[in-house]
Amino acid sequence: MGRLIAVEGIDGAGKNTLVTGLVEHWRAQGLRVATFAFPRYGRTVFADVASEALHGEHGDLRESVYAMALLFALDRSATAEELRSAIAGHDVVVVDRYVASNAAYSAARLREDADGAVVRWVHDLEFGRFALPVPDRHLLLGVPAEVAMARARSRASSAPGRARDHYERDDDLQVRVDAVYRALAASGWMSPWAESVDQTPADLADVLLAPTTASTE
Ligand SMILES: Nc1ncnc2c1ncn2[C@@H]1O[C@H](COP(=O)(O)OP(=O)(O)OP(=O)(O)O)[C@@H](O)[C@H]1O
Ligand SMILES: Cc1cn([C@H]2C[C@H](O)[C@@H](COP(=O)(O)O)O2)c(=O)[nH]c1=O
Repeated sequence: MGRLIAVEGIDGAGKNTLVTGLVEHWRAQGLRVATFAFPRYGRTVFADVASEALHGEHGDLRESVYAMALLFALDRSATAEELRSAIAGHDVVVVDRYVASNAAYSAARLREDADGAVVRWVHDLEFGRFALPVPDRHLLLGVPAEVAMARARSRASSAPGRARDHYERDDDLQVRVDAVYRALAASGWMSPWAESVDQTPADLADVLLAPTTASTE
């Protein structure tokens, strides 16, 4: 049974870059590693509709915090069997964004705290009703919000087709999401959280696989 590790952080924080490095590092050590990135664009209709809404389609869909969160949750629910089977067949499964993304963005959009109603709703929906696997560890990429936002802006200007979406263009939202993430990490939401600002994959690889005493809330 492998370990499930969720990498979290605001837009442009460097999650994808770090996950790529971690996977390379662990594979070089001979570990069996699987990786998933949520939303699963091009793989589930829920992810694609959410992306389209964040780029201006589907009327006022994106205005509803709960509707957007439900799409992201359904994207994961549609992937649950694949995820469970990956955990059973690998030493490590790394997810680039997971349920905590829904908790952090939804709470920030509603200006709620990490212990507010929408975080409880996300928890009950995704870990309760949808029975998604609970991560053994979370890693928060805690680079300063201004740094992450500058990276997202620069990526958008250099990569055609990677225009910033509605959330990425909202600097105030990004700062609030960052604050909710830090509160989720401080409370050990669902499992122990590690925080990284500028550690390399090699620095983090052992920390993330160290034994933990998981909590459930
Ligand atoms: N440590 C770093 N130093 C400088 N630039 C970085 C670093 N890590 C990532 N970047 C750059 O910042 C941009 C965002 O990185 P990345 O795509 O990994 O972030 P992300 O957190 O996965 O973003 P998103 O959630 O918005 O998809 C990319 O252009 C990437 O090359
Ligand atoms: C998985 C997930 C994502 N979000 C938000 C976070 C981002 O701003 C967008 C799109 O994700 P990407 O990493 O930039 O491609 O959606 C969310 O609110 N809830 C989620 O579960």
